[in-house]
This record gives sequence, C-alpha cells and structure tokens, in this order.
Amino acid sequence: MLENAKKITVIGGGIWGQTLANLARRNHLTVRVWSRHTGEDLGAIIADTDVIISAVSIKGVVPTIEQLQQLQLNSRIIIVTATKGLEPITTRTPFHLWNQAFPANPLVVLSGPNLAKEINQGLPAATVVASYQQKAAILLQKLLSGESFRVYLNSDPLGTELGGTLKNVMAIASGVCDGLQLGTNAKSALLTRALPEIIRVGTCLGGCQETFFGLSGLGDLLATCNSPLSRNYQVGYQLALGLSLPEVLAKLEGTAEGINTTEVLMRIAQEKNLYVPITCQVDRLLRGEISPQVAVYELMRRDLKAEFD
Ligand SMILES: NC(=O)C1=CN([C@@H]2O[C@H](COP(=O)(O)OP(=O)(O)OC[C@H]3O[C@@H](n4cnc5c(N)ncnc54)[C@H](O)[C@@H]3O)[C@@H](O)[C@H]2O)C=CC1
Ligand SMILES: O=C(CO)COP(=O)(O)O
Repeated sequence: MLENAKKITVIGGGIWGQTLANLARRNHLTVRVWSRHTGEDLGAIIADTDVIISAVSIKGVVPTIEQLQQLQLNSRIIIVTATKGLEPITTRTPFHLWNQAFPANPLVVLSGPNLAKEINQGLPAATVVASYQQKAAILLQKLLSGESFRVYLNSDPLGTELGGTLKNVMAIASGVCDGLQLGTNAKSALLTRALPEIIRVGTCLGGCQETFFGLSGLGDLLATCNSPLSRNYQVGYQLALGLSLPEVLAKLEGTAEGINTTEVLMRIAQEKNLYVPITCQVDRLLRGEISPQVAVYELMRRDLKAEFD
C-alpha cells in the first residue's frame, strides 16, 4: 500500500514523540525519531522523509522551526504539530508558527484525549487530525489509525489545537479540586464551567465553537482533568497537598504545559478583555499569591450571574 511506503520523522524524543512513533511503527511505517540530545544530523534524516511530526514541548517549537528553516524543507513534506501550548513571546499557537514559517507545506494538527502511558499500554484511544488541506489529514488518518487508535478528521486546525492547549489550565484547577477533596459536585461544576471559558477564549482566537465539544475539546478536558497520569493535573493536585511549585516540578516527569499556558493566556485575556475566572485563580495560585483554598473561595464568592450569558 502507498501509505506503507511513507517515511515519517518524529521530532521530539519525549514520551509523546515516542508514543506517536510507536503508533506509526505498528502500521509498519519507516519511522525515525530525532531529538536535540541524539546528536544526529537532522538534515540527513529528513532528506527522504514524507511526514514530519513535531512532538516537542512549546519551548522547543521556535528552535525546531529555526533549525528546519536552515535545511530548506521540501514543500511536499507534510508537517504535523502535536504540541499543546502557547508560545510565550508571540502568544501564538504552534499551528500559527509552523504555518508562518512553512506556508507552502501541508500542515496538520494532531490533538485529542491521549494520555501517552495508556496508549503505550495498547489501551483504546481516539484522536483528531485537523487541517485546511484535507488530503494531508486523510493521509495522516490512515498512517496512524490502528486497532487501538482511532483517528478522526476535522477541518478546524486552530480549534482542535486550542482545545488541547487550553484544557491544560483546567487540568491544574481540577487537580486542586481533587487534592483538596472538594467532592463530585464541585468537580462537575468546575469542568462544566471550564468548557465555556475554553470556548470563550478559543473562539476569540479563531477556533469553531463546535470543535470544542469534540474529542480535542471536551474529550481532552475530561481525560486530563480526571487522570493522575496528567502532569498538569498532578501540578494542581500536589499544590493542593501543600507542596510549593518548585517542589512539584522537581518531582514531575516531563512537561506540564499548563503552567506556561496560564501565564500566556492571562496576557491574551487582558488584551482582548476576555472573562477567564478559573484561569485567573490558577494564575494567582501558580504565582504563589494565594493558597488553593483561597482560589476556591475567590471562585465561589464572585458576583452571581446567569448560567448562559
Ligand atoms: N504526554 C502526553 O500524554 C501528551 C503530550 N502532548 C504534548 O506534546 C508535547 C510534548 O509532550 P511530552 O513528550 O509529554 O513532553 P516531554 O517533556 O516528555 O518531552 C518534550 C520534548 O521536547 C523537546 N524540547 C524541549 N525543549 C526543546 C528545545 N528548546 N529545543 C528542541 N527540543 C526541545 C525535548 O527534548 C523533548 O523531546 C507537549 O506540548 C504536550 O502537551 C500531547 C498529547 C499527549
Ligand atoms: O494532553 C494530554 C492528554 O491528552 C497529556 O496531559 P499532560 O500534559 O497533562 O500530561
């Protein structure tokens, strides 16, 4: 089959990059993983590649793009971005950054409720590939789908990406909620109010409302806010147990993107005058300005309002 002849390069040797590489290998594709620590020549690796999957954390996106720009990337190569974060200087999403750097290349966003450890165990999961270039998304769908990994198509790359990015802030809040043992009512209220906050920001930044009700929005919100496997959830949970942020980060394996996303999102919200009450309390908590208990109190004592406005 044509798809089986495709060569894939995964950039980023963290757990998500390795997981995506394994999914492609299960489909008998030729996959190489490049990370800044391997010392291998990236130019030689991508010379005959058909697809580049970027699975670096947000702080690696600009350096990775700059490195590829020096290699004169062939415009037939499909670029896939799997990062969930906001670039701190420009406040842009990875989709914007990749699109600006390589406007001639087909660009696909991959995002969904995808806790890497579960996928590595072969447990069933679903994800979304979204692109303005439908052919590229369809190819990715074929390359990565398998018995335990179901890939859906979407034509809203920005909304797909923003769902996965913004829910990380809510996962921190959810970890706090569970760490403080606030109960099921509180957790349900938090997650239900988190979704309109995500939609308010996500649609303002260009995503379609419908996308946020799908796998990459509500789906990923539920996965990350309910699982101790989520690093973002762990940040909130450990803060609620009384650890300081540096203490939490010293123990954390891998990247909790929600910490940076909260800070960037606060700047976006201030600039665009967006109402983001949950993000605001997470921000103050991460800055060490308030305790987890005060964050809850502040959310509960806000002015009373209509549910939908
Ligand atoms: N772990 C998971 O379950 C999932 C993670 N993601 C997203 O994928 C991205 C990567 O996540 P993980 O692999 O879990 O994180 P990780 O912390 O395990 O790996 C991060 C990777 O980014 C690279 N990197 C960091 N800074 C860099 C720089 N300045 N230059 C070049 N490379 C750099 C690191 O070398 C490493 O390969 C994050 O945005 C995360 O939100 C998305 C879906 C699932
Ligand atoms: O995005 C994820 C699951 O979809 C991974 O969550 P964490 O980055 O919080 O571990």
